[in-house]
Amino acid sequence: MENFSMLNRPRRNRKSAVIRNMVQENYVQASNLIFPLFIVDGEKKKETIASMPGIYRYSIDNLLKEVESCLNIGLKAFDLFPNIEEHLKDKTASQAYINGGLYLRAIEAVKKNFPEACIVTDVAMDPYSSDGHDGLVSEDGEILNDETLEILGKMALAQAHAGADIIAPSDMMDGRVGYIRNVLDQHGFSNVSIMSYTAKYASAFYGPFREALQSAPKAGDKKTYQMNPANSKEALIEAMLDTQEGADFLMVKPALAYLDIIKQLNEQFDLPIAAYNVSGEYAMVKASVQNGWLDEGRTVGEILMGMRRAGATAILTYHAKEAIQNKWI
Ligand SMILES: NCC(=O)CCC(=O)O
Ligand SMILES: [Mg+2]
Repeated sequence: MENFSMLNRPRRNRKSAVIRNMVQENYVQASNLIFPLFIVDGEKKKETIASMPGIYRYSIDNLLKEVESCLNIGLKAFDLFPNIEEHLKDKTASQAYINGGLYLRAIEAVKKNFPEACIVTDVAMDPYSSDGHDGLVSEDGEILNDETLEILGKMALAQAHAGADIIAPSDMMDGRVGYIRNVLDQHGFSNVSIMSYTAKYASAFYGPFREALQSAPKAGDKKTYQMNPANSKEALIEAMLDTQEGADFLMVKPALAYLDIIKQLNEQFDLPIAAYNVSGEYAMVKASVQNGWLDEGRTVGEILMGMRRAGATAILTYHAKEAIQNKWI
């Protein structure tokens, strides 16, 4: 071995913590994270969700306490989702935009008490729809695109009035980003941002979320509007359209099985990319941790880092609060 010389020894850059830190390329910071929060009507409620240990449905009074405790640890962006009582659901999702609706009251309460909080709001019909679909369902079961846009526009406008900072259409109807942008601009909300669910796949990983909101489709599936997990070219078309229609962020959802999509969109488009680390991804980690099979902190840190490395700027994740609290990032 005496005359053996190896020019390249990558291990030299791993030999001490100082050097490892010096060459570290990516970081996950609290400022990258958006924390989804579930809301339920009533008072003093903090309901557990069986498939999402550590995540709750809050009544507005408790929601405010939760937001405050997040703000105190530097978690400042929230995505709100409502659990609507079954008897209030209808074909046109009217609870989404009528005066005094649960969701609008929640947005107003958070913004009034914590103007510094950044509120992302969800635009899609499913939590309020008696059909459990993101769009309007025709008599023969078709999800109607253009008729839905009008409802989405009303939802977005009501949310902007209530104080939303970022409107996030999650419905996958064609043309909705441009439609919503136009409605917002016409009503003086040109500063309200749009985070488009650009590439939202028809995924099994949304199961626990549908339990949280009790919003599963009553009939059929979402394959005529959400994307086929086998495809990546469609994601590029969606991203091009959303960019042209005025989106401020392009989101990929789910995240873990779609890191290649995050990477492609980040390389080919100049808008910031958001990744949605969805409920099923959260549930997988929690179940393993409960069985003692995975180290939660290291696992969560590595998952979030993978999304950052792939190119996500913002990460919507149910792990957000615990990750900051426990210094997993
Ligand atoms: N529009 C938001 C979602 O569908 C979230 C899905 C999840 O967390 O599984
Ligand atoms: Mg689209």
